[in-house]
Formats: sequence, structure tokens, C-alpha cells
Amino acid sequence: MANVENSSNGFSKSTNQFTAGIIVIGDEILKGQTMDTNSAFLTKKLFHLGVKVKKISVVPDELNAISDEITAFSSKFNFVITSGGIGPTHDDLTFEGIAKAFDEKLYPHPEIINVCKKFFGTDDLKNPKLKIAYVPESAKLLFGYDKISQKDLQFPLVVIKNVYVFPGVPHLMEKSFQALEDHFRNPDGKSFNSTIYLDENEYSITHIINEANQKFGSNVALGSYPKFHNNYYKVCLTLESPSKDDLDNCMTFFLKKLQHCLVTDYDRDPILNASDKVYNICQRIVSHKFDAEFCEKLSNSLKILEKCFNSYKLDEICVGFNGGKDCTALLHLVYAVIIKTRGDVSELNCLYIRRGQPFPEVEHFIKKTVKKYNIKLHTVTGRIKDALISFKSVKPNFKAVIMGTRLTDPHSSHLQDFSPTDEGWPEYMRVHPILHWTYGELWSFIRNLSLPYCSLYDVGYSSLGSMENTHPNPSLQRTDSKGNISYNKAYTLTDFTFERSGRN
Ligand SMILES: Cc1cc2nc3c(=O)[nH]c(=O)nc-3n(C[C@H](O)[C@H](O)[C@H](O)COP(=O)(O)O)c2cc1C
Ligand SMILES: Nc1ncnc2c1ncn2[C@@H]1O[C@H](COP(=O)(O)OP(=O)(O)OP(=O)(O)O)[C@@H](O)[C@H]1O
Ligand SMILES: [Co+2]
Ligand SMILES: [K+]
Ligand SMILES: [Mg+2]
Repeated sequence: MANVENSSNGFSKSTNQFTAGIIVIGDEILKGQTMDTNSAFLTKKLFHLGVKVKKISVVPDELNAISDEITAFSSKFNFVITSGGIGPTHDDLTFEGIAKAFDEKLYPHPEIINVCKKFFGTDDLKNPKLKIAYVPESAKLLFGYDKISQKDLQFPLVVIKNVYVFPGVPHLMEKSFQALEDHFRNPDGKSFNSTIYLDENEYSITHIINEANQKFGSNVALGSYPKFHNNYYKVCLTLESPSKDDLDNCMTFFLKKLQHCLVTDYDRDPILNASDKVYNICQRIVSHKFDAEFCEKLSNSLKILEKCFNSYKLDEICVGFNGGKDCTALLHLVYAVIIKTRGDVSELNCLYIRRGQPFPEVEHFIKKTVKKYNIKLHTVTGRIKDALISFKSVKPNFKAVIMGTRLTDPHSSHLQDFSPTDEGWPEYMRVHPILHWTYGELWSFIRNLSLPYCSLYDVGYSSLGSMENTHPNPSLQRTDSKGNISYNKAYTLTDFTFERSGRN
């Protein structure tokens, strides 16, 4: 008896004490109308997390049946996981059942009401959609984190004591569980993971995944996640196994079968340790991806930025950011330099001049980027010069604008690293860290670091103005055997003098 070590929650942390019971709730399953796949999913997942599932129970939508099972399970197992019965209709009784089991009342949880308001556009407690906000008094909320999309899930998981209430709809349940799986992980249980990124549609590799599942599925948990808005991959495969050998064998199988569409060296989080990653290129620590000439240019770009941040205070500097490729690379450099020299970027200012009819794709990208890099965006509408004039009068503190202009841009061949604005323009110091980069070097930097960029560059645009004056680049156009026209991606353009052929 002495080897049972109790932790503060009353449950032992030793491996064999990580137990779970699953309660599947719903008449439709007991009537054979729906096949329960949730318990199979959960059992497999929990097994790989080092949690022993001791019992699976299916109960009808009846208050007493639910509460009796909750009472029995919650005293026996570390985790009680329910699925189903949390919808808006009268037969959804999971929360009532749990409340009854613990002798609690239901009340509208303020935080869930907020989420409902965001989702359904209403916080009217009489609206049936708000039924989901009524939870037992001791309920706590867990917000999951989706590792694949790197986003917090919008809808919280409700936990009452040791009962975890999941939705019944399989894809929602699976998504929600995966986002919270670390919560259930047995720290003593070993698990090995790998991820593979593929540049191929999911349906054309399904047969390979199915084959792998037959061969390795009993020892390796496989996940396949299509991604629709990524510049680098279309499908992400995840492999997880308690055995390193099994994982390696499965990995070898995939690498062989999927050679043709493997995305190598994809960095899921380029912002993490961005500073080291960028500065290491100059030190030629990862030089195999870049030639010596570019490393020299990059090193110079960083020096220009360091000089800029030494010459001006942070609140005197703005980055000209319009969602284009050049300022996308530029912003990442600025970020790397600030992190290196100051440690955080919370006060970095960017200026977006909104002119003409902006592409929705561009503005979507700007929004995402602002959030990712945690920058402060100032948006001014109008023609560039007018916008700068009004920006100057509203925010007179700014003295320097860092820009992604390169020598090959129109009217730019005379520019220097630091060039004051021209006569007749509002007074700013224009700072040009990537002035000497070529189009090819720019893309090589973006792609090698896996930086996200505006989706238009993947559908034939190679330089972006506004909708009324920007088209896909004719030099990127291709025609298939049936005469259908499509466009290659911007980074494949070989003759850089055609960079602006889609602009008028
Ligand atoms: C902050 C800022 C300062 C600028 N200063 C000048 C300037 O001094 N002289 C000038 O002719 N154009 C200036 N421009 C305009 C740019 O040279 C260029 O025409 C503009 O960014 C549009 O580029 P695009 O045609 O490649 O989209 C400035 C633009 C910005 C955003
Ligand atoms: N509307 C704008 N708002 C803010 N900054 C701008 C704007 N237009 C241009 N700039 C600045 O001038 C630089 C050069 O503009 P340019 O259009 O050549 O580059 P880009 O927009 O980054 O990429 P692309 O060449 O593919 O359009 C930008 O990188 C940005 O720093
Ligand atoms: Co440009
Ligand atoms: K330009
Ligand atoms: Mg542009």
C-alpha cells in the first residue's frame, strides 16, 4: 500500500492510476440510428496519452440514467469523459444530469454567455441557443489550443469536478479533445511524435494513409489534417506512438510513399526564436540555404535596422506595412532586431496607407500579421502623399519610416539606405534595409524561413497595388492540355525584370 503516492487532487500520479471512464449519451445510439465512433476515438487517444480507459457506458437521454452513471464513474476514475447531450433541445440533459449527481443547480455562466454572444450574436438567455450556457455551479472552463492551426479554440470545454463534457458531433468532439489532449496526458507515459507536411490534396493520398493505418494503426495513432490557407503545405500528417521503433517504421513508410509531395524544413512557428534564426543566417550557421553574397546583404540589412533603432526612439519609428511581400520580409527583420536589442515588440508601430480598392486577401493578411507579431497598426486612407500629410498632423511623433523598397522598384535606383523624403513630401527619414536585395533573394528568404505571406502571391500575383491596377502576372501564366489557364506561384518567376508585369 505504501507505493501509492497521493497528489493534491487526491489522485495518485503513478502510471497505473491514470484512469478514465467514458459515458456516451444519446437515445440515437441505443436505437442503432447512430453508430458511436466517439468512444473508439477517445479510447485510442487516451491509450496513447498513457491513460487507462476502464469502462465505456452508453446511456439514454434520461436524467436519472445520466446522473446515476456520473455518480458511479466520478468516484471511480480520474477522468470522466462524456460525449453528447449538450445541444439546445429538451432531450439534451447532460448538464442537468451532472448537476443532479453533484447536487448542484444550473446557472447561466457569464463567460459562456460572452462566447455565445460572439458566436450567435445574442446573449438573450431566453434564446434556445443560450441553453448551452446553463451549467452546474462548480463548472470550470478550459480553452483548448489547436496545435495544427495554432489557434485557441473559440468554444470552451466545460468541466465539473472530474467530469469533462464533450460535444457528441464527432468532428467537434475530436477537434475539442485534440486541442486539450495535454490536459489528459500522463506525464509518466511515454509518447513519440512526428509531423509530416505535404504539398498534395488529401484525397490523392488517402490510399497511402489507409495503407499505413492497416500496417501500423494498432501501434501508431495517425492524424490527417487538410489545411486550406497555408503557403507551404496542403495536408499535415501527425504520428504518435508509445514505441519509438513503431513510429520510425511508420515514418519510413510515409517518407518513401510520399516522396513526391514532401515539404521539407517547414517551420511551423517562424516567430519563435525569430532573432536567433535570422542572425544565425549571417553567422552562416545555416548557410547551406543561402549563398555568401546574400548572407552579407542580410547582415547589412540588420546593421541598418540596428542603426535606425539607435538613432530614433521606438515611438519615432514606423514600418510601412501594406501586406506586400517586401514589407512582409522587412517586418520579420525588424521583429528579429527588436527582439534581439530590446526583448519585446509590444510598442512597434506600423503604417498602412489604404488606397484605391484594396484586395480583401491583402487586408486579411494584414490583420493576421498584426496579431501574430503583436504590432500596433495605424491605418490612413487616401493617396500616399495625402495620407502621409494627414498622418504627420495626427501623429507628429513619427520621424522615420522603414520601407521594403528595393533598387529595382520604379524611381528607386537613386535611393540610399537612409533617404529623407523628397522635396514637397512630408518630412520623414525613409529607411531601406532591403534596398539591395533581388526579387529572388527576397523570396528565398521568405520561403526558407517559412514566413506566411499574402495568398495572392500563390495565385499569380508578383507585385501588389490595389484591385483596379493589379492583375496576375502574364509571365506566370500557363495553359494546360485542355486550354485551361492558371498561374504559377510568384516565387517561381525566373526573369525578375517581369516582377511588375501585372501592374498598370
Ligand atoms: C512612407 C512613404 C514615403 C514616401 N516618400 C516618397 C518620396 O519622398 N518621394 C516619392 O516620389 N515617393 C515617395 N513615396 C511613394 C513611393 O515611392 C511609391 O510610389 C509608393 O510606395 C507606391 O509604390 P508602388 O507603386 O510600388 O505600389 C513614399 C511612400 C511611402 C509609403
Ligand atoms: N500603401 C502603403 N502603406 C504603407 N507602406 C507602403 C505602402 N505602399 C508601399 N509602402 C512601403 O513601400 C515599400 C515598397 O512598396 P512595394 O509595393 O514595392 O512593396 P510591397 O508592397 O511590400 O511588395 P510588392 O512589391 O509585391 O507589392 C513597401 O514594402 C512598404 O514598406
Ligand atoms: Co516591392
Ligand atoms: K515601389
Ligand atoms: Mg506593393
